[in-house]
Amino acid sequence: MRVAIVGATGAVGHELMQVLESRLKFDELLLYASPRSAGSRLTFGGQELTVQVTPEGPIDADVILASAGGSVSKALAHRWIEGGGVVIDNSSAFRYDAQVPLVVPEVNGEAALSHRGIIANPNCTTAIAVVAVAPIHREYGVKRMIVSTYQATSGAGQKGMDELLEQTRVQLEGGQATHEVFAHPIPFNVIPHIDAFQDNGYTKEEMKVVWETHKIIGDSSIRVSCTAVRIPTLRTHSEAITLELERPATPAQIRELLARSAGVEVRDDPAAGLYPMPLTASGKYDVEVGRIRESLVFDGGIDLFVSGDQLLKGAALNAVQIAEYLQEKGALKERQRV
Ligand SMILES: NC(=O)C1=CN([C@@H]2O[C@H](COP(=O)(O)OP(=O)(O)OC[C@H]3O[C@@H](n4cnc5c(N)ncnc54)[C@H](OP(=O)(O)O)[C@@H]3O)[C@@H](O)[C@H]2O)C=CC1
Ligand SMILES: N[C@@H](CC(=O)OP(=O)(O)O)C(=O)O
Repeated sequence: MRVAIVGATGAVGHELMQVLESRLKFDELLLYASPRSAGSRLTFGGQELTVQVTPEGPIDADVILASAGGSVSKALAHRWIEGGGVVIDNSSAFRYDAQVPLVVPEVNGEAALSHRGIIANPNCTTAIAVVAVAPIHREYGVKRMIVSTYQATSGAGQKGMDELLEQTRVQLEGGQATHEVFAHPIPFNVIPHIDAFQDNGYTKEEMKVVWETHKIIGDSSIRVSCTAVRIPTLRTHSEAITLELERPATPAQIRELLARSAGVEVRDDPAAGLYPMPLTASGKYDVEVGRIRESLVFDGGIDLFVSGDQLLKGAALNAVQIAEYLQEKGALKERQRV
């Protein structure tokens, strides 16, 4: 099996290489990025591989993991799969296309089997939330879901992390922090503005949580509201989530349910200082869930806090898990080499 990464030099591309190395069984890896990275060398499995310019035609790979942004995927993904491969796309280009499955394997893996060459990987904030919320929905029925996020700068890619580090240095040396990637200076600040504002006053990032939760869980009757906030950390998104349930649940029942749910690590012993944090969740495959408690607003409802590495579960890991799922189910097509 051949695997290709488009966007190999980016923040998600870097993580894709790490995850591939630790998980998927395959024979050969092709790396692509923009013309400015062509010829650069990246190490994979102890070998140096050369980054090539992203093709505008078929890619000779069974699985094409795309993380070069929505405009690149939109323009080229259909061409890449002319070689018979499947694109697993990290961008938002195809997520709302009814013909394209939007997949978190722990929640709706089987949806991947109905693909027509393109499978969408969800928004990172949504992927992390649904790993914890979907099992609760299956058992107790989620009626309403209120989410407040604490999103790391790497959500805006490598340049987001660079801006945090550089502008923090500027500010600590007595200068005035500036901003290009974020709407305001990010050091020592929090910014309730991720992606563009929509007509309803929510941002696009917030609306993605609504749209994508509905599509992945397969239930658009869940009322979802999100406030998405950028914070000055490097990686891992955290979310405070309040759930109103159809059938009341106790915190103990939720703790027990999540302890046996795939992709979740229950980290919930506040007295011992144990709860989800970017510090402990970064680099982890599982989403940490804790601060599980009875809601003071919704009778029988639940409050919880999650931290999930968005470069992993929100992007690279989830994409590789989809590829693994297709491989396990024998759902990768026999392909002519192009
Ligand atoms: N960061 C995150 O937390 C998440 C990101 N995503 C999505 O993944 C995608 C990539 O994000 P991220 O890795 O953070 O971004 P980065 O900016 O860190 O990396 C972008 C990558 O795309 C490549 N690229 C840019 N323009 C082109 C082009 N015209 N042709 C070919 N390759 C190109 C870059 O190559 P070069 O180095 O040569 O410029 C680089 O490899 C985006 O769609 C993003 O929305 C999804 C979930 C989470
Ligand atoms: N928007 C997210 C990261 C991201 O790239 O999301 P999406 O794949 O939905 O564009 C963030 O900034 O934290």
